Amino acid sequence: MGLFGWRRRKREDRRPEHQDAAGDPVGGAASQGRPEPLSEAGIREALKDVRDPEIGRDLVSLNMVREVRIEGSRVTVGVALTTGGCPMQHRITQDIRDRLSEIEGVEDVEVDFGVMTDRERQNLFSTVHGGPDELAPAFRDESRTRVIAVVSGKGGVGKSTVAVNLAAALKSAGHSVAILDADVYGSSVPVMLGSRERPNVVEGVIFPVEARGLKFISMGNLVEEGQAIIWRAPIVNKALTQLMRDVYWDEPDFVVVDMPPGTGDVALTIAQRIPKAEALVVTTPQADAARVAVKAGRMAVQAHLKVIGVVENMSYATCPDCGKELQIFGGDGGRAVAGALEVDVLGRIPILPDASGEPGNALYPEDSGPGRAFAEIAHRLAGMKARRRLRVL
Ligand SMILES: Nc1ncnc2c1ncn2[C@@H]1O[C@H](COP(=O)(O)OP(=O)(O)OP(=O)(O)O)[C@@H](O)[C@H]1O
Repeated sequence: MGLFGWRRRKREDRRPEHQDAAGDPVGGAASQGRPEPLSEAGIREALKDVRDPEIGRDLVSLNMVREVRIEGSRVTVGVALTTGGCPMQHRITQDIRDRLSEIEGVEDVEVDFGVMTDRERQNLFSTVHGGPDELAPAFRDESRTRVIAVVSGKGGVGKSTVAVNLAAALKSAGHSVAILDADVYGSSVPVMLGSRERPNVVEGVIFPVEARGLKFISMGNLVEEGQAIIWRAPIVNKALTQLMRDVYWDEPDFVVVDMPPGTGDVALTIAQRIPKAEALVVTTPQADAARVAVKAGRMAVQAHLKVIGVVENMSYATCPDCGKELQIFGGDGGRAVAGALEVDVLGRIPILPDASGEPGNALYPEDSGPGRAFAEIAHRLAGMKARRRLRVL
């Protein structure tokens, strides 16, 4: 019996029906301009285009493709999953079907699932994730991933709104992105993206949840809904350290971190653990918000993070009749903060309530005022040189 319960057929039996014993097409199909016969090597090559949705790498290099069987125009692929109840089975099946049906001669695709042994699973995760005491690969200095910590002084200025919309804009611009919601006490990313799904945890590795095309992890996905988090600082730091170490992000182009407001412990923990992180400061136009945003920016500098710019949120509303900017909140907070921190204002986001118009979706449409502003910020940010620096001890 094969790994997945089917009888392993002899090599000759696995030949496509239209091949002879030498493997040549029966009747000289190739010489008559007919399609090349299907081959196991060809199918495996095509399967290199199919990725495990959680790990983000192809099924072949992860050693998940265990059998390829060809019977005429019918192809059966045996896939070893990391866990029996893997929630990604449906998507993997669909992706395999979509890819293989592009091959001439394939009419029917079957996917048989099996499960890796404990040893295979451990090997897989130590290969993709590194040792247990390390930071997740994306956060290490040598990784190409840029970590953008979105900070604000005051709560309620739209820091989380900026974090998720910036991530979405970076994704639309073709970058791979993930979000770490480090706002432990007031996590709002799951609400903004409309998913409190529990993450899949395998061998101690936590796989981010995906919603609206964005991968993210948040305390909101790890604790019961409505449960208030009343943790003392050491516990919070422990939880955060776990999120920085045990979540499997792969190595996306960007990880956007939604930081808690203010200048507290969490920000210091992130700064110490991920010295390559770059801080993006969010403020509103009002003077009091700007004053504390400067404090948050200075704290980031003190913690040796590089401040890359300022986003002024809720800058203005657009008059529906004349299209002019209405300075509802007055002030010039963005420019004041940027001046104090000696960086640029990377963008000004207009006021537009009801981001998408649907509950559980705080992403602004790309053709809205905020959507365009976020696209511009993403463009400017992606054009900046990635930070490479040594850890300050
Ligand atoms: N540009 C905008 N136009 C209109 N409403 C906005 C805008 N930006 C944010 N909001 C709204 O303001 C409120 C606060 O936003 P958000 O939760 O992003 O702020 P925050 O700074 O992350 O808050 P907290 O400190 O609670 O984490 C939300 O209801 C959000 O929908």
